[in-house]
Amino acid sequence: MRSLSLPVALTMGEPGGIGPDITLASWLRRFDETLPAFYVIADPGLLAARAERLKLQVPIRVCTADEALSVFSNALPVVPLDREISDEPGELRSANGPAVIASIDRAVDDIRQGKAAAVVTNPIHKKALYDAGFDYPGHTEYLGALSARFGIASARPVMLLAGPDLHVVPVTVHIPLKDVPGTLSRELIAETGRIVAADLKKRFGIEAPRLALCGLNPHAGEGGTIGREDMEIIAPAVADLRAEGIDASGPYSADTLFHARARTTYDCALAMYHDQALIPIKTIAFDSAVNVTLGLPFVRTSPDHGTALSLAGTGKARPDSLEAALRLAAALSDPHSVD
Ligand SMILES: NC(=O)c1ccc[n+]([C@@H]2O[C@H](COP(=O)([O-])OP(=O)(O)OC[C@H]3O[C@@H](n4cnc5c(N)ncnc54)[C@H](O)[C@@H]3O)[C@@H](O)[C@H]2O)c1
Ligand SMILES: N[C@H](C(=O)O)[C@H](O)COP(=O)(O)O
Repeated sequence: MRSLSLPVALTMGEPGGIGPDITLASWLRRFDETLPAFYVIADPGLLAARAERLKLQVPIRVCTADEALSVFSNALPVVPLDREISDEPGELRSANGPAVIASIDRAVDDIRQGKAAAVVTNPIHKKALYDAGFDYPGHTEYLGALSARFGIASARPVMLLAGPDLHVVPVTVHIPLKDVPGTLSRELIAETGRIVAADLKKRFGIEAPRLALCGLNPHAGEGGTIGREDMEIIAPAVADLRAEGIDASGPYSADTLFHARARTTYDCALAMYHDQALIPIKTIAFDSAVNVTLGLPFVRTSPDHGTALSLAGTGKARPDSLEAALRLAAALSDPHSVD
């Protein structure tokens, strides 16, 4: 992956979470040639304090994004935020909210300015950001809004969870379960399918992506006797996608779409709500799955986990998913290397 001519920009994430921990651990694995060089946009003091608490020998080097490649092999490149962080591992401090957001903004601007190959985001704590006035459901929607800086305001971001044996997309995401039926529409499902098909082809090199759509109701509605959304919303969306030449099928009973043999029949499953997608992927690939935002004018990945506050500063947080996110960001930025 060292073939990348630019470093990956890694955001700070929630300072009280495990983002600093897994960032330090990933840098310590820097001689693994499959990992791209990266820099983290954060408060240098936060990283230094976490390294000391974890007793990790990680030299911290404050530098610019342009210097990151030359620094990476000897020290963790940190592009400093112009805001101090006060942190205690495991503690949420809403005063840190603006700095968490500023790190994301800076990473996107570095992409826009051609200083970074891709953005990888450390986990944020959504409620902490909501309490600090962040009015987006999460990174995915916020990055879509930031895409306007690229002059592509129409970017409609889609959340893909990519694991070694499963790609899955939740059509609806961070909304209460009770609101899912009313949010689902033929148009939303078809639009999501179009974006997924286009990016699986463009970014993942899958020439004719096969999309399998989950039903919403048990047994995909049992012919309309256990709910009507499957027949009246999802099936028409499948028909629309097929009419446009996209290899979509379903709606299928979701409870038999994720076992090993079923997973060989499609390239990406479209689930109707968050946990219908994330339970299977995090069950079979928690340490290797990656959150990829499709539909953006740049590459963004993230570990598939959150802030794991109880693990921050304990040495128990695993960096595997962050490292998988770094590798995939590099691979998607260098399309010739996507396997
Ligand atoms: N991409 C993101 O920024 C992202 C992703 C998921 C959750 N979150 C946020 O994180 C916060 C906590 O969410 P949650 O508790 O649902 O999920 P979580 O992933 O933080 O924790 C779930 C469980 O997995 C464990 N875990 C998580 N990451 C681990 C790692 N790297 N190594 C070892 N164990 C790990 C945790 O200890 C916990 O037991 C919420 O605010 C949520 O919104 C953010
Ligand atoms: N739903 C994702 C997960 O559970 O991993 C995560 O919250 C993604 O949210 P972002 O839009 O902040 O990446």
